[in-house]
Amino acid sequence: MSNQGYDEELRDERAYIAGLYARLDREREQARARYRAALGETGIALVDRDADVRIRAREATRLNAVDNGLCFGRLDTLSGERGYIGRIGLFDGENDYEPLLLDWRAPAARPFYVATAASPENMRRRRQFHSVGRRVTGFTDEVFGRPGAGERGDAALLAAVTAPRGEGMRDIVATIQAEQDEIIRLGHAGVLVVEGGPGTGKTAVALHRVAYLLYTQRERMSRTGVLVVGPSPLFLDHIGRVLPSLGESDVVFATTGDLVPGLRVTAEDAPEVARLKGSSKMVGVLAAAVADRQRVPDEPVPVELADVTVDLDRGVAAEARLEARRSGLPHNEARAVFREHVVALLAERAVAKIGEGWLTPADRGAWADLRADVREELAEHEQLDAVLDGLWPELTPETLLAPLYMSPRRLAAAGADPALFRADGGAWTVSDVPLLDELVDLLGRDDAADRTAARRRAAEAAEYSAGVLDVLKLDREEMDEDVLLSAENLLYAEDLADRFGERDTRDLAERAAADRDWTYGHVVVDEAQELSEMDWRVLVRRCPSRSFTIVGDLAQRRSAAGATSWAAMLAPYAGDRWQYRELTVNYRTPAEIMTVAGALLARFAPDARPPESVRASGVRPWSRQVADGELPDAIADFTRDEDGREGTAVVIGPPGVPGAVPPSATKGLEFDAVLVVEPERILAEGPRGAAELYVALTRATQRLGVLHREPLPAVLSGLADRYAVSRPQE
Ligand SMILES: Nc1ncnc2c1ncn2[C@@H]1O[C@H](COP(=O)(O)OP(=O)(O)OP(=O)(O)O)[C@@H](O)[C@H]1O
Repeated sequence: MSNQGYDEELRDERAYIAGLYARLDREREQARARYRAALGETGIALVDRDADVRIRAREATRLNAVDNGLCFGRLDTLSGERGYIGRIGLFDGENDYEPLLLDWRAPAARPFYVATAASPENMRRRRQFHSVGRRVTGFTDEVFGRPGAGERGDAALLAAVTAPRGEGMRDIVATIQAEQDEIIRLGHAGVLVVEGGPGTGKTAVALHRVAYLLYTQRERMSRTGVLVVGPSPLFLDHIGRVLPSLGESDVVFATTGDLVPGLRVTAEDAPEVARLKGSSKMVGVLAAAVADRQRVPDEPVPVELADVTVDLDRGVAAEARLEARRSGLPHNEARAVFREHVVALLAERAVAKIGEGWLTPADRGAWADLRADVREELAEHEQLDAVLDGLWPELTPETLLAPLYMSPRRLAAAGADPALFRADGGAWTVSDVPLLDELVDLLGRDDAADRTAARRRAAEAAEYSAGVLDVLKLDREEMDEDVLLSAENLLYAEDLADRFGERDTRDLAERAAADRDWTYGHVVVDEAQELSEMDWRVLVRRCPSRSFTIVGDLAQRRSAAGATSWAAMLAPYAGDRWQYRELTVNYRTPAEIMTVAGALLARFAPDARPPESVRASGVRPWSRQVADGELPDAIADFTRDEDGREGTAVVIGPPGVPGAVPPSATKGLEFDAVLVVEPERILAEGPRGAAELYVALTRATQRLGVLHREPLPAVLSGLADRYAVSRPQE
């Protein structure tokens, strides 16, 4: 295309895309009007109006989130038709069937991602727009079937992967690659495992798959929602903004530690303890620990009735316990069976004693009356109640697990490893969460749990009401003063709290996150290699339909309780009915850095293949040896250097290094510049030290430096000496 031809086309494209923005603005205006109307609505139940307000607010947010690069591509078919591809679909106002812009998830948009010279899918040309905000700055074309064409014209991809990273992850809708697109749109409804080395876009692909499922299965997903599980709050924050920008909000983000609502994790387990707690052997331990709380008395306990005293002895308790266990009910529900049998057995003893001497077997009616009287007396017997509470106590997961940890005797009785002992039973760790969740099912409901739930609901109701008022305040600038006033008058907090009890109008994500018994339509598990057998049991309970997208990399595993094989981890739930896909191209780490990380990988995981970097940066990663006292200054040098550059930076090091975060805290994250401090100590820290160092080295999108005090570990010999290379990008 000549320059002049290009300029003309660019003008035309700008005009078309300006038309799209005009259409978007009209839709926004309409959405805002609907929102205002919903706020001011009268004559319908307030509760319906709340729901309406929420839907309208969401609609407005969705339209706001697509402003940057609304339209990023164009596809021309062989027969000359054009389709513009964008973050959402837009239709001609007059004619609803005439798409002005195709949603990237629509089937018709698929060739945009997968057409290649070898398989052009009836396409003649793919055009990619480059834009800054609303301004189209240029475009690149690939024309299929032309000699010499063939590779994807990946100017857009290279620009995207080279750009400095800002806060949080961005969507990749404009540059999804064919191997990624295949996974995003995969029709498989069951368990899908996506494995790939660092930076291969596993997280990006999983999130785009969620957006795709929400688009194609809107009805089902908007009833059930999607759960996204990630390794840390920092990570969830990093990825949290990707989905809204894709236009979705029926999604709950959680770490495995968040999966029991209301529980706070305050402590950390040693790796060995985490391994023990993560093993599915704990299911047996917990069942035994519950059984251990179902006791028989050591000595007979006398139970005084009005006319006679009977003994609750081992025999009575053991028989009642057997019956209660045989009922197959969870502990708290089986308690009623236990009680019933104790009462029946004691009543027989009492009746026999009382009737002895003056009633004969023929006095049937008198026996029956006596039995009824005694049973009634036993049923309301406070002393018996107290004894039964001791023998078969009502338990919550917390009141079972905390005393178990604190008692070597109880641990031994449950067949648990003595290493599980801890002095503060209630100092919960993330590895306790799946155990507590398991116990909810083993123990069943009890009054105390119901009371706690009621209290929680009341607290949530108040919080929810306050939240609605906050939303109103936030939107103040956008609202007419009179509308705002009437809305505030109508939506005062107590009123909202009252109505909350009648009908729940919270967002799906809010309701789901607060409800331990919620079942999701789909679950995404990121960094899935870290999850233990016990964690998987929780997740399967949350998604009985077993619709999972699982992404991870066994080589990056840190947790001693994590997966060493997907097949072994998934066998109990999916047998061999799960699909596996691999991603092989690294979009994050430049080739120079990946070479160094790859050498390390070859040492600790010789069977794993390092991903291939999509680009080289021309900057060699460096190392520098520092004397003991020099470390803080050397770190400060790096930070100062990076402060002057665009993008993000991090210092990663073992505990105790000032200003450094441990490798585990950077899981799944990325930074433009990474300084790894004392790799020799990271390597030496535990059996997974090499995997931790591998994670640390592969966080960089542009620059990597390493500071060491001991001699540089041989496996990092690919690094250039800091002073032998020019300072990066100088
Ligand atoms: N098709 C693409 N176009 C543009 N950028 C991409 C593409 N695929 C991935 N990326 C970018 O590559 C980086 C790495 O992606 P992501 O974090 O999803 O990788 P990952 O496989 O989850 O990595 P890790 O295993 O290290 O956590 C991100 O910045 C992501 O936006």
